[in-house]
Amino acid sequence: MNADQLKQQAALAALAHVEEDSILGIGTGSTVDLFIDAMAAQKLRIRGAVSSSERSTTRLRRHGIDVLDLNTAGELDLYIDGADESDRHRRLIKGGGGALTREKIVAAASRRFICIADESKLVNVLGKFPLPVEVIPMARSYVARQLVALGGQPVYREGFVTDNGNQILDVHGLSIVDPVQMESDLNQLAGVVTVGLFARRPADLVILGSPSGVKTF
Ligand SMILES: O=C[C@H](O)[C@H](O)[C@H](O)COP(=O)(O)O
Repeated sequence: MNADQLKQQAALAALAHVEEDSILGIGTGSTVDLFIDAMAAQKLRIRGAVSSSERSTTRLRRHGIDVLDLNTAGELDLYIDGADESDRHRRLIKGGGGALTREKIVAAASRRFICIADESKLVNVLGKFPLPVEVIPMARSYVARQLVALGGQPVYREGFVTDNGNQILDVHGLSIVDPVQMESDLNQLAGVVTVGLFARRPADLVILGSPSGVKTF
């Protein structure tokens, strides 16, 4: 099975958790794209979705799914999103597609967070995937120096601008043994908008597609 088939497997398994007439939070990425398409194909009736990116908004609308403003939607029933890495405690690295800030907001505003991915995303220690950090543009070099002092090697994601008009530093070389502490520490740096670590609010359930079937934890 190829990676897309494994992602598809996880996306389909997540559909079973969607309740009729609920309001969903929708993440971003290739796995979420498959989830949106599967939800539309199965004609699941939901009240609407709060989207974490322009990319997902376009896809939801193309399927005729109502995209709601988080300010009026209130607390969301369920958030579905992919990840770049997950450890066994369901702590995640996200932001490979640059949507981390809105993803973190929508995850925080949701009662339940289900992460869908293929099994290659499961790691023992987070940090092999470069950690995305969204920064206010004028703070980029300052934040980069602080990240070096903390032992990372930040790389500017050149030519990329987030949906919020900010920039991304991808931090290589981190072995994130205490993700909760690192998320707090990096959040404190002036100029950091969002750190792509989802450890203080981990997923409630991770669904992984694998050649031997779906794995959940
Ligand atoms: O900013 C992007 C998101 O955090 C994605 O959830 C993450 O990059 C995983 O994407 P994919 O499902 O394409 O592997």
